[in-house]
Amino acid sequence: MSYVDDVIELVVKQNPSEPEFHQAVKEVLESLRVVIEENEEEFKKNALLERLVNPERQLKFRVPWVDDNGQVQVNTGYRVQFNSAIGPYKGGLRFHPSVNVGIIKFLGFEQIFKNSLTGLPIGGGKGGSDFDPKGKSDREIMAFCQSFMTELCKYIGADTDVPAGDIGVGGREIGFLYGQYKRIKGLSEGVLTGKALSYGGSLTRTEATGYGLLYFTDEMLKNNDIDIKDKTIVVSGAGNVAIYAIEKAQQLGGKPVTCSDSTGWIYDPEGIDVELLKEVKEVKRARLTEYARERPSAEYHEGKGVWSIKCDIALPCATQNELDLEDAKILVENGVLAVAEGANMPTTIEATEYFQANDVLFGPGKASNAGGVATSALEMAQNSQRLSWTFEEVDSKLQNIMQNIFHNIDDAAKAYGLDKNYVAGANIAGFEKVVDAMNAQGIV
Ligand SMILES: NC(=O)C1=CN([C@@H]2O[C@H](COP(=O)(O)OP(=O)(O)OC[C@H]3O[C@@H](n4cnc5c(N)ncnc54)[C@H](OP(=O)(O)O)[C@@H]3O)[C@@H](O)[C@H]2O)C=CC1
Ligand SMILES: O=C(O)CCC(=O)C(=O)O
Repeated sequence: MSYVDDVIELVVKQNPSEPEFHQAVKEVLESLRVVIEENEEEFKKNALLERLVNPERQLKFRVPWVDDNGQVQVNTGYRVQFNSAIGPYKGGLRFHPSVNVGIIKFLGFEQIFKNSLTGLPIGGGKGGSDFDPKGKSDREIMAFCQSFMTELCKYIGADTDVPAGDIGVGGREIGFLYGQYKRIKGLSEGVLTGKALSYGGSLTRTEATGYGLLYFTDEMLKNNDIDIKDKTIVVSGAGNVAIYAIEKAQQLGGKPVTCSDSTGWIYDPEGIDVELLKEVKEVKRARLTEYARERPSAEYHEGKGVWSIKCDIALPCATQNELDLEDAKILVENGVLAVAEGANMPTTIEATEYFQANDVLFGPGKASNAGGVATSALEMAQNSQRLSWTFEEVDSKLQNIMQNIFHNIDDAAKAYGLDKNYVAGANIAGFEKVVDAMNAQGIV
């Protein structure tokens, strides 16, 4: 067996019952074979891969809080500080009932390479809790966030670990978390990103992941002689990433016609009304049935189904493994030209391979959704300088970063004779910088 196979086997053995973590490691290491095999003995001697797949630190803690009926509730909190070779751990917090240590580890592992691809000095980490913010009052959300931060604040800081939002964690939650950090530590520092503008947030951070996804997609399409204008776009999700992906897609002349949430999905052949979607999801925190009630052209369907709509471009922006082989077959049959991931690992390995085998351009999340964390790093830079840059300044840096990411991964793929394999390109380009930093810092 090769070194790569040995390490994949080790990860499965040492991390039982963590299928998403196994999947993320397998996807990365499989495409690194070409790099590892060039210098296998050296990598092996330094146990480089064993160090890469083992988090530097993994925290698990109790989060007790009191609900509106006076009942004490207990959730579990996590922070996985995966790799700090390039800079302070950086990555979001996810609050969702499905959260467990394997999910946080897969997200933290992906984050290492994504953050490396941004070209900015940020290491990889991720955290969260099995707490479900849905249906909770603002007071309950605050009580949970304060308890979560009371423990987490011991392990984070502007130069050590800088969390941000992810599923279930938006501006409201970041505000409560930041307030509690400041209260305990007495520090007004850039310890979290995704803050509101009134206390150190960055313009464009709200839009960054969705806008960045479209800047990347547009660059990938242009480099393959495809114009995004008038293309039909199918989007899943109806949260932060999906909303701003839809908005930027429209600004670039594309036509997004779907969105989805955890109970159903919308097909709106006239094109999604993004202002209405913001009102329903960001302001009212309501279901998509509310969108359909207000919009005569929209159809609402229960369950899952956006991938059945004929389209040119597909943008999965909800959650992991939401696009499987069956979905990929339907998309290919319907003539899809490109898929770019807004979510983290939304496409299964089998579906990704099917797209690639059928010449569908495929932008992997660690490259295509890196705009969010890149803009978080820009927020950190502004916090350190005690400055606020304009929307145009941040947006133009974001656009540059996303275009550079596309060209770097394209070049990395070509260097190994894997032209247009952007999955391999992203893993290789992300890995090379991390390895360089790890080697320079000795055996740590
Ligand atoms: N926010 C960011 O900056 C970044 C986010 N990402 C990734 O993008 C994805 C979306 O995150 P974000 O938009 O921030 O999160 P949000 O919480 O804002 O939105 C998530 C959306 O996906 C839906 N969803 C969540 N879980 C499921 C599920 N199990 N089945 C079906 N639908 C589901 C939600 O439905 P409902 O409304 O019913 O809850 C919601 O519409 C995640 O994979 C995240 O890791 C990646 C890079 C950066
Ligand atoms: O902005 C950040 O630090 C978090 C972004 C994130 O969680 C992600 O890229 O998946």
